Amino acid sequence: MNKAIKFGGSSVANSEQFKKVKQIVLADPGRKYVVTSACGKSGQEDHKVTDLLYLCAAHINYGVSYDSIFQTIVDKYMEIKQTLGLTVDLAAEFAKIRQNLSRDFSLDYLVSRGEYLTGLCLAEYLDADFLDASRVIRFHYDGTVDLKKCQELLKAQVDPGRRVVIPGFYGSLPNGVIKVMSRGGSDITGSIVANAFDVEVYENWTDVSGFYVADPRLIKNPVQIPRITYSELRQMSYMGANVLHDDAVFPVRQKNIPINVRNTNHPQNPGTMIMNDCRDLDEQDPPHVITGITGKEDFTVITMVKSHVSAEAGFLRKALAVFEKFQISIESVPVTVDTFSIVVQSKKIERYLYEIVAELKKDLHLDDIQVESHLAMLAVVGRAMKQMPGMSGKILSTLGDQQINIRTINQACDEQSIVIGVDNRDLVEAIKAIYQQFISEERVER
Ligand SMILES: Nc1ncnc2c1ncn2[C@@H]1O[C@H](COP(=O)(O)OP(=O)(O)O)[C@@H](O)[C@H]1O
Ligand SMILES: N[C@@H](CC(=O)OP(=O)(O)O)C(=O)O
Repeated sequence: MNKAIKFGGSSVANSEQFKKVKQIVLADPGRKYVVTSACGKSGQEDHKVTDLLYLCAAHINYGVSYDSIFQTIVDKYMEIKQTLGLTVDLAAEFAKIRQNLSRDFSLDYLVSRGEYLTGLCLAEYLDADFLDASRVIRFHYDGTVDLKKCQELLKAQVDPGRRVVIPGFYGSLPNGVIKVMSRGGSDITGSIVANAFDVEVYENWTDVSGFYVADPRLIKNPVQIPRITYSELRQMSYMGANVLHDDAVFPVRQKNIPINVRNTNHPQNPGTMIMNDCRDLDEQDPPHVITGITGKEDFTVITMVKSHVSAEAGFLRKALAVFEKFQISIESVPVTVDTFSIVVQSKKIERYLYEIVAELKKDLHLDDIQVESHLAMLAVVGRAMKQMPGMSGKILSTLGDQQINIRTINQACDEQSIVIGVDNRDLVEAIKAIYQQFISEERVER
């Protein structure tokens, strides 16, 4: 059975990583549809090619020379070409990029070149066909993926008898203009390719052995999660577990294709399986009550105070209309009898905050309005939590024991996640406290 297989930037950071990729790909003839990110960081001091390309763009915009940054990128690819003995004409490719930039500068074109160049090198190294993503990954003009068109183009342009390498992260608009996805978007490209070819599994290779209960940069040697549902994954990725882009779920979910997150540096580790329904496997091997603990900083809460607000029909609609007018999406809406809060990402609201507060005051005849910034949202996710009465109480008292002030609480009716607002400065301590209480101690007891 065939597989779609995506390598993240960490997996193609240099020639040594390319060698590991080749071993992985050749170990299984089913690994036919290969998607690659741009070269990532080789070490702490190194930089991702995509970051360097964005930096070049900033220099161009300010009219400052970008030569030295561009040269760093050239050197990275030349190291790969020379060490692996490739013949791809990179000098010509770099000359073309420079020429295009001098004629008509397009940010999306420039930052997509990392994936394009990595794809060219990897295709030659794997003796595979190279298929430029601009020919097969199609967006609507509103920026959303045109999945039907991608299926059609991919099926028409991939030779079924050959292995193919497709660069991730970018595609094109109907008029052919290159467009990139949001950061981390190669995961979405891999998922689109998996969907188009109805593969058995979508393997996503990175530098960790799957999803861990918490970010390994915060918790030393966190427990690895053997399996997780699509919906848990969405919540964890959206709330900061950036192993996989949160939108990568949709194309594979449509065809019920599992995602297997694997470690390029430890290919023998089975990684994490992400699937629609884990119930059968959970019966044989019950999961931890908590699947994952994650969090994101920099939210703003706007709290509107008005007596009997919860009894006033239409209040919510009027408040939300103000946010809609400014095109601000909302994260959550905690309500009490006399207050009503709206949580949004600070970066989305900062430009319009004063206008929004003024309009809310005017339209809703409030008793008071309070704005709190610098809030972090901590998400505790777990499909097994609903079988555990009192979980939210235990989580809150764990935070209380650590003197962590709780600013908002939100629990969806499916009881799969509890989202708690804390001060930005308390986020890491909060994650550590919950991990210690529910994972480290549970592990000792098991
Ligand atoms: N819960 C988590 N489990 C595993 N990794 C996590 C988690 N939260 C954050 N990460 C981070 O995600 C990183 C992998 O994603 P990313 O840097 O995008 O890799 P790639 O370049 O391979 O696409 C890991 O190195 C890790 O630091
Ligand atoms: N290179 C792009 C797209 C991507 O998906 O990268 P990675 O797989 O390394 O997260 C970025 O840095 O955003």
